[in-house]
Amino acid sequence: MEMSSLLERITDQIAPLRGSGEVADYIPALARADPDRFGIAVAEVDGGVHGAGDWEAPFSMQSISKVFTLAMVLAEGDDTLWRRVGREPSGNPFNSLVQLEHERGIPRNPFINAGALAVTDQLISLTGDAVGNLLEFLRTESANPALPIDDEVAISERAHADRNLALAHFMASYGNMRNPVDDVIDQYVRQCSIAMSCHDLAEAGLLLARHGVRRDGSGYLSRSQAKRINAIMLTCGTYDAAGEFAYHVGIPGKSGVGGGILAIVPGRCAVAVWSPGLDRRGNSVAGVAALDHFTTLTGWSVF
Ligand SMILES: NC(=O)CC[C@H](N)C(=O)O
Repeated sequence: MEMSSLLERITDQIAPLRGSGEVADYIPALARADPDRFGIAVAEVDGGVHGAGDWEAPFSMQSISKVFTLAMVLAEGDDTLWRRVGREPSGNPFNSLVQLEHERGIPRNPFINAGALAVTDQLISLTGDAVGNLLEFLRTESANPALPIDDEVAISERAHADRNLALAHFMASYGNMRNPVDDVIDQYVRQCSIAMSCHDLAEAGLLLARHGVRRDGSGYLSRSQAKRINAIMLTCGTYDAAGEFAYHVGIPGKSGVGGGILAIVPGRCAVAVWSPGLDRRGNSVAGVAALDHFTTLTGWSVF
């Protein structure tokens, strides 16, 4: 089946799920998203790009940004990150505090909030303007020089950041924070507020489908680094639902509470889906279902 028809078919298949789940409301600016919306885009390593539904509509990338900040730290050749962040699935909600005390301020992995805060902290130390560099990187890789930071979302999240402030201060109390907590939170909420469409995300995600090679053909990550990021996406990218996601979808994926999910078929393509209604683990209901259909219909999987 042609890719475009396949995506249209998936859009029809998930239609009954539009509007299911709950839109994230702990960040007030996200609560206004329309839960009926759905988009899907596929960017293939040979250059083909296809989409269906609202695939050109921008939304808040939220935790999908964690994939790219991790890539940027590793691309700097800085493996010291792994002294302060683990690589195991957490089995806990993305913003949980409890595990952090048991494990003495070392977050389980870079894709839960605590781990991502440590990554952002490290990126600030390495590059100064972490979010500025991230935005430039995403603009280049998505070939969309107009990608914006949605200031309304950033301000809204900053004003309701008590949980993330608590995580960052807690890590600081264990000596696992190098920059002032307020600076790290400022950068973190801005990175989460970058607005991208499924089209933009699939294009940017090609970095991982191409084993670390950038849009212009230059090497960014080694093959092994790209493999490792994909591995962490598979095991930790959908939080305490990562097992279910691997079981049903079978490819690496990273979700965000804006309702987006970026998934990678290494060597083939990057797939981005978006629908704002979330399940109780914070993953898009229609988005997960669409990826399940996608890997079923294509037969593509890492297994
Ligand atoms: N899972 C997410 O997308 C969480 C990101 C959100 N900005 C937060 O820190 O709570």
